[in-house]
Amino acid sequence: MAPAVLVSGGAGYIGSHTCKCLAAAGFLPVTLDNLSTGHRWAVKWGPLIEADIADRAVVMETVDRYRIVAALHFAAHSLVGESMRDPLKYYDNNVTRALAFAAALIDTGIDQFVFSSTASVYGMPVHLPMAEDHPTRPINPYGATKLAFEGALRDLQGAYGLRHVILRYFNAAGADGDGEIGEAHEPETHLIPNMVLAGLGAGSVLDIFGTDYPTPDGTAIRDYVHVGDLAQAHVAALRHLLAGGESLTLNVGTGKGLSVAEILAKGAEVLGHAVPHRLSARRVGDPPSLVADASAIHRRLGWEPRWSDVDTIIRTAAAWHSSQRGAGKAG
Ligand SMILES: NC(=O)c1ccc[n+]([C@@H]2O[C@H](COP(=O)([O-])OP(=O)(O)OC[C@H]3O[C@@H](n4cnc5c(N)ncnc54)[C@H](O)[C@@H]3O)[C@@H](O)[C@H]2O)c1
Ligand SMILES: O=c1ccn([C@@H]2O[C@H](COP(=O)(O)OP(=O)(O)O[C@H]3O[C@H](CO)[C@H](O)[C@H](O)[C@H]3O)[C@@H](O)[C@H]2O)c(=O)[nH]1
Repeated sequence: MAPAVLVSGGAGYIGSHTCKCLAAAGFLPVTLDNLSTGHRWAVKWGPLIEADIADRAVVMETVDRYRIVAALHFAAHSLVGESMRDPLKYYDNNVTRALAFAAALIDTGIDQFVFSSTASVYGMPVHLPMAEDHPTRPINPYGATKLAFEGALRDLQGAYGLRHVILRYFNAAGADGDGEIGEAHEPETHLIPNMVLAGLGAGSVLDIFGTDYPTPDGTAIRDYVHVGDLAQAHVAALRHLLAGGESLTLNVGTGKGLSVAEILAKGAEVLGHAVPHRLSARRVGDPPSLVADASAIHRRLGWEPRWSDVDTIIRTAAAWHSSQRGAGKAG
């Protein structure tokens, strides 16, 4: 029987791609999701338990029913701008509820846990690229809540032996290469899907948030990693824990930064025509540049990005959004 793993947030963008990858690797992904931003249609590779992560009885019963061996925790709120406007929503879900989830798991005897953290824990770059020992001084509540939970995990390991891998993703983008799932946030706030939607005529004109950053072309720089590569990083992290490996904190990125203007130019190339856009003010809470030093994940887990070149990212995102036009899912 395939070993079962509990995937909180498995109906979301990164969680659903990881479920596909987990199933291909011989695991049964059991999704726990309240569908606040996720989708029932995205849960295709295992059962969906529709509940909140803070529902202790459901967590305990699910672990027992499926003989769960480890948990992957994606469920969170994750928009920088929204976190500036409504920090309580972020502390409640990303810290309070996440702790209730971890407490229930610990009580069932689960001692292996993979956590979706973020490059937002670093804050303003002191130097680039950023390795895991870069100072962590988040400049928005989203990053602060993720850093708080990272700290809690280290304490939970010390007291209750909860071994964990903290994956600090840089910018997830792209879609499943087979077109089975993709990014479908409502509203969509991320650059690549917004650019693709604007290019397909299915969204509004793309806003370029900030043209006065201290970067070569004045627009903000990010490290975009394909969601399929991120999914593979989770399988590698899970295998590391199941083999008895120690707790780790690892960046997941490519080490290559691209500016918003560069993404826009690539988008025009891949789509075959210019993308309608307008220059806008900076978005509150956005740092100028985030680029990973991803050497540790290569060293510790043997992980290498395979699909994270910008062409593949934009091409798979565009294929997904084109397929959804009129299908009533994304767009
Ligand atoms: N998208 C990125 O670029 C990015 C970058 C770094 C880190 N992350 C982190 O990765 C994780 C997944 O991000 P995503 O882009 O797939 O987001 P998403 O919104 O698509 O997925 C989150 C999922 O969690 C579920 N959820 C949220 N709160 C819940 C709760 N209390 N109980 C049960 N289910 C709940 C939602 O319904 C959704 O299905 C998040 O933890 C996010 O902070 C994302
Ligand atoms: O329509 C848009 C959307 C975004 N941007 C710009 O593009 C860059 C990337 O923005 P995204 O919204 O795509 O991603 P963020 O960098 O804000 O955040 C993402 O990556 C972070 C880690 O780097 C976090 O973890 C977070 O969860 C995740 O949403 C930013 O400079 C943003 O200002 C635009 O110019 N126009």
